[in-house]
Amino acid sequence: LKKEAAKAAKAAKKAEAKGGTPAGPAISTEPPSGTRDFFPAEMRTRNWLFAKFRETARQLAFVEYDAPVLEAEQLYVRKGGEEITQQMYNFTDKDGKAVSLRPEMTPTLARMILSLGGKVLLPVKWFSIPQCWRFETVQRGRKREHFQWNMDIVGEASIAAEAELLAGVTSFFKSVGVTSADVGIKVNSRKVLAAILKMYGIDDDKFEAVCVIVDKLDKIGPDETVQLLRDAQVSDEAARKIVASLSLRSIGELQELVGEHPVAADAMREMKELFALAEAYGFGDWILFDASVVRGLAYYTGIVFEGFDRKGELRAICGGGRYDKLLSLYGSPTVVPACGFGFGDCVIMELLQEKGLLPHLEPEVDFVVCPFNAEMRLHAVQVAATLRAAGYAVDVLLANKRADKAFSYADRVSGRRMVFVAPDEWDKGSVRVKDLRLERSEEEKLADRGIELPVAELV
Ligand SMILES: CC(=O)Nc1cnc2ccccc2c1
Repeated sequence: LKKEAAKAAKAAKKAEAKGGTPAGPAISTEPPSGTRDFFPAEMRTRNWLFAKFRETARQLAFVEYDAPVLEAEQLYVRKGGEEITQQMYNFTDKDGKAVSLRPEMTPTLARMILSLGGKVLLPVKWFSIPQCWRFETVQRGRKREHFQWNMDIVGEASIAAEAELLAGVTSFFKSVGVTSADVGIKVNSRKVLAAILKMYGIDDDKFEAVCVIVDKLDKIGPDETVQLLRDAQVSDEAARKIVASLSLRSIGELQELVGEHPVAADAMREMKELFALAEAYGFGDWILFDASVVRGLAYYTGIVFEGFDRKGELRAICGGGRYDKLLSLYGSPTVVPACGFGFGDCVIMELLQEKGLLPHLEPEVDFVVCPFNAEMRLHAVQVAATLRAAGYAVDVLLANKRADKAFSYADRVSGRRMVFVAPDEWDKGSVRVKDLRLERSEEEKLADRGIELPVAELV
């Protein structure tokens, strides 16, 4: 009993310290594990980043779509064994429905296109910036949500579509001051893997599992990768050939390894065309062939790519590729070619921070209106309404404050000009305006009487 009492006393003391009542602790003020609050300063930065995403999408004539964060779980059930489908933030809702917070946006896009049936004119170029979720174990300490800019082209089978996507990625980077010296984009084609599997008589239905396995290469090394391929019923010789193909450094070497195979030849031709288009777009110095890039999503069928920081300190910045079979998987009566990329909001922020490319963003308040006293509030709000109707951002002091307190408030909200509404000036139809952006000392600010203006001249 004594022990229990001591424990309860300790908990009550701890709760007291946290401002809770002895009865129990105050609510936790932290967001759920693995998730983020966006306070105003962080929200300004996020809005700045998303505005850059939207500006790039606009320039490439993409249109924005959105959908519920909640989807039927079955939308993500794939046999490829990908991490993303094994970490679903899924649950059974009160109707007994198996649902999940979306771990990615591409399946939702496919569902929406399918819902339009034959009514949608292809190709479509759609983008969205959805919050995506995963139920990550707390031990791994990774985040459970992020916002991921998605750009997809549905209905175009040629490499022109992938070139447009890469144009989008590179023009976004340029728009935030990232150069091709900071970041590169590795490009590969899964058709090479498909050719090797065919060369060794490995059944197509192993393709997705093989892709998910070889995507682990740089984490688990070649031997472990060969072993995993063997476990997936791939012959030892084929497994070694697959792993060897991932370390090729040029399209020429690829030619030697698998060149004569028609599927591989197709892959080579496409990649050469992609590199020629890249030069024509002016982003040739951003992309490089890298046979080890496979990406972890099972549904990619052709070109795959990923943006990386050339210093090699960060995780992949963005990634994408062609997924020509996904709409068929969801029941499309015809094959609908598609390709797209995802661009998370976290790694890019680390990169921009490190490169000193994040802008310093302040709230924008054009006027802070300060009533001289309670009686003047009626006139002060009239002035504020006039200025707001003219499109200005106006903050009216909610409590009557002395001038020096009003100034410190105006500083805090980054006001540009202070408008004092006082009896003497008001009797003459005027107010007193002070510019707060002039570089002056505190006492100069206080001494400065500002200028007297008729209200009509303010707007
Ligand atoms: C770097 C990072 O935070 N990645 C991240 C964070 N949250 C996710 C949530 C769902 C799917 C992928 C995710 C990926």
